[in-house]
Amino acid sequence: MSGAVNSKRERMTQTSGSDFKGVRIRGNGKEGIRKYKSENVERRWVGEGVRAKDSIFELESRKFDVGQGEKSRAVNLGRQMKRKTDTGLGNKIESLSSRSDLELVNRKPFHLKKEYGEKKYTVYGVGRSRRNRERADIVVTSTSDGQLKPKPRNKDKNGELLADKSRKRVVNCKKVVGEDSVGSDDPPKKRKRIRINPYDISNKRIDDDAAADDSTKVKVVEKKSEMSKNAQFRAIKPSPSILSFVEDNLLGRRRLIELQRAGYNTQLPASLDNIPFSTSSVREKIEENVFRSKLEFFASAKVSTSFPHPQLPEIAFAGRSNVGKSSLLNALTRQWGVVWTSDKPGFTQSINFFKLAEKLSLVDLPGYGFAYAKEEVKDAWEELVKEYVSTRSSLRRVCLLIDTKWGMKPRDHELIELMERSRKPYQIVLTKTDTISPIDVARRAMQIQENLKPSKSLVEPVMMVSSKSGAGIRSLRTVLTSIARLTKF
Ligand SMILES: Nc1nc2c(ncn2[C@@H]2O[C@H](COP(=O)(O)OP(=O)(O)OP(=O)(O)O)[C@@H](O)[C@H]2O)c(=O)[nH]1
Ligand SMILES: [Mg+2]
Repeated sequence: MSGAVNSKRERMTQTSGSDFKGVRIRGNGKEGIRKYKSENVERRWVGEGVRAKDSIFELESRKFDVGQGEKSRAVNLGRQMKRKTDTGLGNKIESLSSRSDLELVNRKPFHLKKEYGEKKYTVYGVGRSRRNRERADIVVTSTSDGQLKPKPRNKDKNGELLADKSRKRVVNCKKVVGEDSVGSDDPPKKRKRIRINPYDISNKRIDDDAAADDSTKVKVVEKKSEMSKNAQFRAIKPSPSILSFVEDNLLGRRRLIELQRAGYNTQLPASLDNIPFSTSSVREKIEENVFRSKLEFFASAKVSTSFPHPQLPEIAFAGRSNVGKSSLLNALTRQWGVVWTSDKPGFTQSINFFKLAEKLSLVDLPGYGFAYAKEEVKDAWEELVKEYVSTRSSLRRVCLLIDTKWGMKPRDHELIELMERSRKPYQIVLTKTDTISPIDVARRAMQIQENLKPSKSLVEPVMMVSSKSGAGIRSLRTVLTSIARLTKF
């Protein structure tokens, strides 16, 4: 009907529906008719490079011989998508579906499953589509009355056409045959799909807003706000004091070679927490005594009634789940493994009390926010933390840990409000600084410093650490040691 269509492999000729003697197919796809001179038949073909997934092809009457070569014919059927699909004995193809455009990769990809009762032949194979390989299954179901009973999957029970998923893909393909040459009822719509890069402002079309439905609008708005947040973050100019702190402590993601050049032994855990080229005696002189004491677990509480009697000044480590609270306790004391850690959020599920000699108590709190636990359990942890923070008399400081990469979240602000109300001194500690660039670490610290209004309870400055690399740990240790020294019991 409409002229010839050239593909890489074959020349396909479209013929009118009435003339066509072969299998008639209606569906989406880069389709055409192949002429086979040797057999003097025309075969419908769905071209390569088109995913015919979810497409349903209705077949008009087509007889085929069952008997010898049945299997190979079925294989052939799968391989060529809709070539010789027939066998005989009154069998008719009821439906044929495929999950891919089947450029077969295996030599013997098909198995014919024959269910005698139903006279159903199922052909399985491995096809290769442009995007991925997937199973192709082609079902040839025989009908006894010889009448074609197409059951298009894209119609619902009432015969209403459902949205055709495959259409999009077909439209997306460059070589779409314009018209349905074999008398299709609904010719494939020609729609040009324009891809818009959301991050490229110049790519925005004027009519985008008008065309977009509500849901897309919401998405666009979300993306915009996300973008603007990012842009806002990039625009932050850290103060010189923050920048020099970041540089002096080698905070942020660093290359090993850089650390080695600076004299650190990168073989050691938390290598930046070791003084370059130091001997243990030098280290002992520099380091704060209290954190060299043995870290001992002495109590755990799941309810407020099990809190131990307050004896030592306490420093609590609070923050969202997985922010690195437990790891920080280990890093501060350099006693790896005393406090258990896990990469699974919600690992610490009770308030754990540790003491450093008889000088200081470090308290590992359960996290809040996302965790692998039931909602009611998480709520209970949060209540417990709030109760501890607001009522504990021996609590001298709460280190509020914030993941440097993600910044502060609403739950963090909730806890801050609580600490403000209960007049508990708290200090912000940025964790996992090794995961982002030094400049972003500085920006995050600046952002938090600007956003938090100075108050009586907030202890400045914002600390920055990495339990993994050891960066900033020494500074935090020094800050916290003063609590032990100043506290009188
Ligand atoms: N890259 C990096 N990973 C860290 C750092 N600190 C902790 N982690 C990892 O983060 C994960 C969580 O650490 P935890 O110390 O268990 O975190 P938590 O805040 O105690 O978590 P919950 O007990 O679930 O509330 C672990 O896989 C740690 O190895 C850090 O400074 N840098
Ligand atoms: Mg923990």
